[in-house]
Amino acid sequence: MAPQTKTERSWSALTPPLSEWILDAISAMGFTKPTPVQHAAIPMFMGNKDVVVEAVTGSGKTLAFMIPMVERLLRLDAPLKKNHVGAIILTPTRELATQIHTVLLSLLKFHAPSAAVMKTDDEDSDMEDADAPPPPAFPSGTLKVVPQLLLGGTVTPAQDLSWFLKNSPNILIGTPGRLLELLSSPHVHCPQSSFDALVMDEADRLLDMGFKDDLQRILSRLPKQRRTGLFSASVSEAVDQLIRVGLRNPVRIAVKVKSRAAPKEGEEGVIEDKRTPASLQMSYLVLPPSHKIPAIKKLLATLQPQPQKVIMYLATCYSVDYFQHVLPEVLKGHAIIPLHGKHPDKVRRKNFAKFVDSMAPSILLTTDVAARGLDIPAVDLVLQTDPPSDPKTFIHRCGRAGRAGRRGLALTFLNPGREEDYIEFLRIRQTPISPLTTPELTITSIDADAASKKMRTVARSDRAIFDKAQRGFVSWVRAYSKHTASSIFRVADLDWEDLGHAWGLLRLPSMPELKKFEGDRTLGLDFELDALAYKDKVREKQRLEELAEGAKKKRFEKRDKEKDAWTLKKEHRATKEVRREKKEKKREHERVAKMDEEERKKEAELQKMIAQVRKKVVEEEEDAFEGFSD
Ligand SMILES: Nc1ncnc2c1ncn2[C@@H]1O[C@H](COP(=O)(O)OP(=O)(O)OP(=O)(O)O)[C@@H](O)[C@H]1O
Repeated sequence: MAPQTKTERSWSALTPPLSEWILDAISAMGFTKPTPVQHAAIPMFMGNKDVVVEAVTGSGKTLAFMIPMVERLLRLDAPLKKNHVGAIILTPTRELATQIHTVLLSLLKFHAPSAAVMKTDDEDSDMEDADAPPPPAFPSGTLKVVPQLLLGGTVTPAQDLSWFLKNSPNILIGTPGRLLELLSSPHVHCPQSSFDALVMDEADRLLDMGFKDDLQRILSRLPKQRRTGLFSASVSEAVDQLIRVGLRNPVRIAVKVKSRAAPKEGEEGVIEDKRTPASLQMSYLVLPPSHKIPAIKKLLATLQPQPQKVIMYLATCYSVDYFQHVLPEVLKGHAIIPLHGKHPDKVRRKNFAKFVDSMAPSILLTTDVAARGLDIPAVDLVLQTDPPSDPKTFIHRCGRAGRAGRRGLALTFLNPGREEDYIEFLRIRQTPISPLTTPELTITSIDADAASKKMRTVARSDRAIFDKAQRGFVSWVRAYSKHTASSIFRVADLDWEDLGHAWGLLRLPSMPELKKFEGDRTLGLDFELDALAYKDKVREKQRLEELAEGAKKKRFEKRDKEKDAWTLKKEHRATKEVRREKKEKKREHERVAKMDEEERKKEAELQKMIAQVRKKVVEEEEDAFEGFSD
């Protein structure tokens, strides 16, 4: 596509022209002109084109697919048949699906027939509005858009189906698992005559292995002749996978940012493509692990204006579970709000809403579950204590700040040494980051010790936090070992003792990765683990019982061991005795046998002698007889 200049962009100049009510809606939202991605993608997706759209985070991709989808459904000759679906929007997370659903509802408020359906649905679920005037009636056959949000964890699949059958929605928005459940019902129809478009938001994430099976099953339930739109800030990473989604000759739309690279000495900086928004400052700090949290503390205190909404990314859910307890001690002044994928759905929704609605300075302490798509305009700072395992995620994490032209800072921490190669690694991926120079942060070992001490004090106050620290640390090491850029992030290079201090650990956990570690596992602390109690009384009682039980068991084991030794000795003696007896018996037997032999010989000799004597006597007798007969 020919590059467009800013002055050429206007909503009314888009072709085909947008409906009046859409123009009213976007004007009411305060969007005076389309963003470059909207300008390029809306006409294409309104036509019969499949599109693959890559544009930086916060550049307005949601409306770029939503406006064409809605426009097309409202331009049909007649409404879809009951229980027929016209369009599907797939997203990788519940939060993102919810956000897209909210954007769609706010758009549809301007479309009277669709708004009337939404109103009726509201009244069904909230009887307090019984006095409100009834929504205007529209003649049957009026085209309208009825969306349904499908998320795991909120309502049951049966409830989803029941809502579907009652309201016959024509746009479904959801995460793959729950969407598949609904599509698997024989009552839900997506025939070629009805189904128009599939949009995959954060498409490269949806094409990851984790979603592969569900995605394949969803696609098998959709007609092959359809329009498909893939949207993401990093969709080009998944280009090899596009064939799997059955795109037909897609139009590729890439909206990049031109920026002047940092000039080398004596040179003028060259203009280069960037995959991150111009309004987002992408910076890094190289610090040893134990200096990172003190640096965050100083940064939050020094940055002007003070950051109000901060997102801090950690590698694992268990790390969040731990740091949510210790960070409030160190980063006073900001409320810490945890959010991760292992939270029950209720907690996940409550905490997310708490962060979005918070009027006080707050930090969303989270994992990559909140890396993509979330549009919280007030986020002005993103912190990454470590880069993400998957480099694709890097720009998405950073892109939670500096959205839609607002200023934002994304700061990434790197360990000294090999991790510094990550800077060049990112530059090659058109994601340049530069050292943070303002504000200038000087961190000393005194700051690091103070932070460790504060975290340890919290861990010493409750054994549950000690447990979380150990589990969190182990999970972090596992995540570190799984970095895609494995030549940069090597477990073998980690400074274990410094990491122990950085985490405020009371000791280094036993783990295979530490097998060859010859340093100080106690981290120089005088700490008696058995004396560390749970704050929770029931749990502590149980622990003490188990401890006593354990001691008893140990005693028994010792006694059994001693007993065993004695029994063994006895058995040994008995065996010896048996053997000795056997030997004696054998000897006796041989002796008797020998005796018998001698007896037999003697007997035989005797018999022989008797026979000889007898013969002699007979001979003598004969002689006598002869003499007598004469
Ligand atoms: N034409 C416009 N003019 C000004 N702001 C707009 C316009 N279109 C959308 N926005 C706003 O820009 C912000 C970012 O939009 P959106 O969430 O769609 O970005 P995105 O490109 O999908 O980002 P990500 O890649 O992070 O998902 C939103 O707050 C939205 O209201």
